[in-house]
Amino acid sequence: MHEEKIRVICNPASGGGDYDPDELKKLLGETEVEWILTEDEGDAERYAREWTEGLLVVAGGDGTVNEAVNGLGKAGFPENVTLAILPSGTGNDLAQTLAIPEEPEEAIKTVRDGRVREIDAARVESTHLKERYFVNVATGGFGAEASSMNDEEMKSRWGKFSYLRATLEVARKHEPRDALIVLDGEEKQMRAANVAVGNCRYAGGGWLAVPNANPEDGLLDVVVIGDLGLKGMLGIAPAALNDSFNYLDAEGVFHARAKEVRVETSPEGLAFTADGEVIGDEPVTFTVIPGALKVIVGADYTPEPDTGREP
Ligand SMILES: Nc1ncnc2c1ncn2[C@@H]1O[C@H](COP(=O)(O)OP(=O)(O)OP(=O)(O)O)[C@@H](O)[C@H]1O
Repeated sequence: MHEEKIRVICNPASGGGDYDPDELKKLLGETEVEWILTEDEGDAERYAREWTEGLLVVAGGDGTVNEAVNGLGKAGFPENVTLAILPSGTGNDLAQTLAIPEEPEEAIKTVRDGRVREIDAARVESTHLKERYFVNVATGGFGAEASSMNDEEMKSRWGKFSYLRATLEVARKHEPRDALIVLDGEEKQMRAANVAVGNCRYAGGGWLAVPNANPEDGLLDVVVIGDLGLKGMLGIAPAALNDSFNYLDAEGVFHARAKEVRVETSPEGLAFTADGEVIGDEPVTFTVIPGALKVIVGADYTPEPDTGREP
């Protein structure tokens, strides 16, 4: 078992409150577990940033995990820190790629088993954002608008289906943009209804947005959904609910990999979110940081996607 210090950051608002501190301490078999409950936005980032050594367990949803990743990123991703996730949000998209079960006892077991991998992280930069990180997926376009629209009230009323509902609602009215996508310096001009930049594979509450992403390959995967129209959109819609439906080969869908991805759109910017959190609609650059984050993964984790399609 772990012989290191453990800090648990728990967001009671995202469901982390279901974890009983005493029970968790017992299950982790530790005498020294520091237990912190977040009270507001920014707490998880602050408590992660000051943690320079040992296991950092985050009990929360993707928003809380993203805050913790930003805290670690701003501290330079300390090499003696390992992140563990107890998924207790609505979407838990990152946990899905990392194969961490949602069931609390199973999730705690993965922490106890301690399979550590080094995954890539990504840095986001725009005129207003100087230092921002994500490890899962950034989306711009209808995916991001759907995430922003899907507020806490909708999440509590509709659960996981709130994401699908919001996506269909937004996709109906969304106007594609002219996009300049720059992949390691190479410019591509295209129409874009949605741009996903992924280190991991799931976004928007279980949608396989970036089917072929590999968190350990030192690259970001870019998937652009073009101006498909309603018929084209309906053609790729099964991907929202069915993991084995890989839509990268569909007409009007562009896929590439790069270390650095810049996105500029006109006449208006695409509103982007990273790990579900709003980052704005300015021209934006995403840069991979290979192997930056030590993270505990589940028993079924494989870095390569299993989608029945050649990478
Ligand atoms: N004690 C608290 N009470 C209310 N809100 C909090 C508290 N602590 C943190 N928060 C805020 O809760 C928000 C939601 O957290 P999180 O994203 O983890 O859960 P979720 O939205 O249910 O899950 P997901 O992002 O996976 O759908 C975060 O934006 C965070 O700032």
